[in-house]
Amino acid sequence: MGNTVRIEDVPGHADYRHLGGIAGIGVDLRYATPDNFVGRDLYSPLDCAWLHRDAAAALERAVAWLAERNPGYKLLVLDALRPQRVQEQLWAALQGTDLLGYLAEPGRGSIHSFGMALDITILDADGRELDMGTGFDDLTERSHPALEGEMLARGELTTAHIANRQLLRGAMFQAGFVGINSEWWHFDCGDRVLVRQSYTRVL
Ligand SMILES: C[C@@H](N)C(=O)N[C@H](C)C(=O)O
Ligand SMILES: [Zn+2]
Repeated sequence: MGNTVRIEDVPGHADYRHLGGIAGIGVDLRYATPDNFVGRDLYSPLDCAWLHRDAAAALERAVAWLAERNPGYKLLVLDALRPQRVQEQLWAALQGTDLLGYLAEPGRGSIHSFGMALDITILDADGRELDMGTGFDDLTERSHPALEGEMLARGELTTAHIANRQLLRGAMFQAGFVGINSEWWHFDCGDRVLVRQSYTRVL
């Protein structure tokens, strides 16, 4: 599996930064609550509010970009460092469904498990999530960035939904993140092949 570190050993490790030390973001880790597709808190008692320092620096660039364009708007982190053991639980929860395509197969590894991916959205000046056309982890075609044109034509998304997603992508892409075709909320920091080859997986 390459280099590994246990999540219990992440605090105090020089390669990781706590989300609490990143100014200008909101944090609502949905897998640390029952508000996720498994329906229970998968993180407690672990503190999973961490990122690899490279992803943390990129997130700070996204924060600065958004603050300049839309003062009052704020990035809300929905998931960050997801230990391998939790990725395995998510994978198990979707067995027997046709939804496994929405998850990284645990053997290959989720980029979240390297602290190098974020699930993220935007809050408006009143602290409300911008309407992206679906919620987080809506595992349907309406969440697919690659199908936005088609969804718009079918009346499944509006131009306002797409504009909100484009704002999120604008902030994240210029900071060095890369999106995926099926989830508007998910961004990998840099090249995912390189991450799997050269970063440490958090167990
Ligand atoms: C399940 C979803 N929130 C997610 O993060 N999916 C990506 C592809 C992953 O499992 O790494
Ligand atoms: Zn994700």
